[in-house]
Formats: sequence, structure tokens, C-alpha cells
Amino acid sequence: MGMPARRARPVRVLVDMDCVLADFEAGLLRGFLQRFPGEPHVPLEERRGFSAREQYRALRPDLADKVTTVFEAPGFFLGLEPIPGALEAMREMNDMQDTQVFICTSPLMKYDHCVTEKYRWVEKHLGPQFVERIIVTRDKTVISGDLLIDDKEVIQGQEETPSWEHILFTCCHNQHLALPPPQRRLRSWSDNWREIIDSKRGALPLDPDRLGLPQQ
Ligand SMILES: Cc1cn([C@H]2C[C@H](O)[C@@H](COP(=O)(O)O)O2)c(=O)[nH]c1=O
Ligand SMILES: [Mg+2]
Repeated sequence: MGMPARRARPVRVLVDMDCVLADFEAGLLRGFLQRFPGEPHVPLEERRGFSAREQYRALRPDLADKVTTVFEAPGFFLGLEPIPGALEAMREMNDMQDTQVFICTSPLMKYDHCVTEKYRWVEKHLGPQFVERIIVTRDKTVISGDLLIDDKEVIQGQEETPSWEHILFTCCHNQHLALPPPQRRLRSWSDNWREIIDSKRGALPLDPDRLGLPQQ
């Protein structure tokens, strides 16, 4: 008798929220134009780098605090529009066999409205079963998973070698970046996310049910 075949471990996918599920950048620009109509702004095509605050600061130093008031305001996070295809992809992913989906999101340091509104956003758009799947953390490197789908170009924290592979989700602020190989991108929710998840299955122990092998 050979080595006992082990049952397949599910692929665990961590999905970021801002700019991956919820359109933070469009909401921020809309809110800025409403609140500060006479001020210069950064069009989405010109966004560069994760921090909108820093890009507005470079445009004019006092704009950093102004843009921050927009995303710290009550109602900002709850009012964000879903990214096209995100809700459908999350539902389909959640229904896939041998796949665990979690929403992994970082709160603002000024968390008063942000955290509850993130929970309410998930309940409103995805339903209560996804509320159970929310992980709120300032450090995603300590969360275990096979994949992290996230728009932030560099994700650092206490863990130097996180368990997940970071898939860069394309967003206005990162679309110009050339990725160091072998880093992969997901260009949108119409892109090949299923293939990316399936690429992780090969690395997992084999499932005897699928191979028709005798159970141990
Ligand atoms: C652009 C920008 C974002 N933030 C905040 C807003 C959110 O709370 C997090 C993003 O979280 P994610 O899980 O990495 O998507 O960052 C900010 O503080 N300043 C900014 O300019
Ligand atoms: Mg994000």
C-alpha cells in the first residue's frame, strides 16, 4: 500500500475591499468635487500611488487634509459603489467547491465610521453570510491564506513571508506599474480569477474522491 492520500485542503482566498469590491477612488473623487468644487483635483486617469492623501499633498499641501475629510466623513464608506462584477464574482467564488473566501480589509486609523460602515456595506451588497467572512486588520501579512487579491502595490507588515500570493488588482493608481515577475495581476473581475484560484489547487494534497482512489 502506498502513501495515504490526503483530502484536499480548500483554497483560501482573501479579497480586499477598497478598490477591489468597493469603488473607493471614484467615491473619493466624487466626494471631493462636491465638497471642494473650486479646488484643484486629481482626475482618476492621473492617480498614481496608493495614497490619494499624498498625491493631493503634492498638488498643494493643504489639499491633503481636505481630501482626508472626504473619506473620514460619515456615510463615505457605506455610499461607495460596488466595483463592476465584484459582487457576482464573490458569490460565485463562495459557491465554488474547496474554496474559502474572506474579505480582508484595513480600517482607517480614525475608525469611527469606517469600520461599522464597512460591515454595513458588506451586509447591504453581499448579505449576512459574507459579514461572517470579514477580517478587519491593519496588518494583512499575519492573516493566513493562499491568495490575497489587493490593489495596494506593496503589502508589508510583521510577517516577512506571508502565506498568501499577492495578486495585484488593477485600479487607477496602480495600472501604470510594471510588476516584478512572477507577480500576477487581476485586471478586473472580468479577468481570469477562476484560473488564478485553480492554479493554487495543484499545490495542495490530492483529493482521493476526485481521483477515484480508495479512501484510507
Ligand atoms: C487612498 C487612501 C486610502 N486610505 C485608507 C482607506 C482604507 O481604510 C484603507 C485601504 O484599505 P485596503 O484594505 O488596503 O484597501 O486605506 C488612506 O488612509 N489614505 C489614502 O490616501
Ligand atoms: Mg484596497
